[in-house]
Amino acid sequence: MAILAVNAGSSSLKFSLHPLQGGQVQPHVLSGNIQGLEPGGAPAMGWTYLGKRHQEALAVPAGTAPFVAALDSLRALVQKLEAAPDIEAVAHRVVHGGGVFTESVLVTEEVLERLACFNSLAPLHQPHNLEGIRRFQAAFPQLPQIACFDTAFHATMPEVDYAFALPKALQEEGVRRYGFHGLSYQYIMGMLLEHTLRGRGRVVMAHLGNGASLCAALAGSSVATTMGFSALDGLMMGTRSGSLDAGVLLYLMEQGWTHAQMEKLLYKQSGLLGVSGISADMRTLRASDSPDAERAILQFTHRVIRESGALMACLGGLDVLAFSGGIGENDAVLREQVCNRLAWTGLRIDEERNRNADGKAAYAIHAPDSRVEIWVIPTDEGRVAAREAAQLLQTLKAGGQATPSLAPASVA
Ligand SMILES: Nc1ncnc2c1ncn2[C@@H]1O[C@H](COP(=O)(O)OP(=O)(O)O)[C@@H](O)[C@H]1O
Ligand SMILES: CC(=O)OP(=O)(O)O
Ligand SMILES: [Mg+2]
Repeated sequence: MAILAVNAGSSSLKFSLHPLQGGQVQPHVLSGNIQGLEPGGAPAMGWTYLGKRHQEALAVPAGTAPFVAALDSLRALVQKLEAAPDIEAVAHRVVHGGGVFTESVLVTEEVLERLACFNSLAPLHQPHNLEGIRRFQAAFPQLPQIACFDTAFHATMPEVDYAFALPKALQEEGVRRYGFHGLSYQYIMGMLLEHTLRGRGRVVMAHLGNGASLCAALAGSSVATTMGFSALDGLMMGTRSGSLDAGVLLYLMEQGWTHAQMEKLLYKQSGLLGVSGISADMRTLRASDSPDAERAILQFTHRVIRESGALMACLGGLDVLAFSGGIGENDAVLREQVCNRLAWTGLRIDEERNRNADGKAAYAIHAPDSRVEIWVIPTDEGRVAAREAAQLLQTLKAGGQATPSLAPASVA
């Protein structure tokens, strides 16, 4: 038996198949990615099954959205794999669980309806996440579909960190910080706890991918994070602005910008892409000799340094700094620049180890005399989702409840 983990994002669909042995989730036997699903993109599907790599262009029939074609191709792929273990459940990464879902749940129609209330809070993610669940429900009606939330890891944040300085009524309506990338942080935290005793101390984790955020953890639990009510807050990202003075939005509204224009600006036209005017992709910017590319990278790096300082202040110091996500795992220059600027904390990077980190396994990159440990941890959101699903299946088999009773809907 196995769990299929699906991460249906805005421009890509990631998937992995994890066999179960004695109820325990094993490393994936199939993993892949369908990229280029954004408007104007060139959809292509790549996957590795039992160690063999496959790549093919994705046929998108006329009148079909690329994302829908991608889900159909994935469904066809898992149905035709030779000697694949039977799928027992599908685990879906769902970005927003609001204040309602603080643990993974078995999806029901009621759950889906409630999750759709958060579509406008994460427009790049949530509608795709839910579409993924609906497609898999239709394709495999006999399989449990399990939703695993990016927000859940941050349910331990204290109110002083999750509350905005707004009137109380708004907070009661659900306007508060939730935080995201929780499946990734759960995985990184698990790896740190396995690899170093310091993992139980004051930890800052940096998930730097297309979306980017930082999380401060104490004794393994989230106490602060840079993302907020939506996945727009905090660090600068590939196409998202990150933190922005709310006065800018008031100004734009006064200038007649519509909601749709502002949403497009903040989610799709800002960040590395907006500042450089060249690309949202860090590799492209690194390869460019344009001063605008350099400016965008400088700004991205600066924001990581600035926000790390804020989280360290919340923690009262630092024992471990961990880098993850496509940029955190692969960009040695960024890691070196961030660490050198944080040297005042007593943190010392080992330049050779930093260059040698290949993003394939957890790897320490601090110098022997560093007062803070520095790790590169390749994240695995799919593995965490699969583990969550396996645990929920066991609860179900033991006659437990897998879906919370839902109070009437409010905003969150
Ligand atoms: N070798 C590399 N050097 C610098 N950046 C990299 C490298 N490999 C990947 N990246 C960057 O990682 C980002 C994508 O991160 P990833 O975690 O895969 O994204 P997603 O949020 O879609 O999961 C892109 O900006 C990409 O350029
Ligand atoms: C929440 C979020 O930003 O996710 P991603 O990094 O997958 O875009
Ligand atoms: Mg990601």
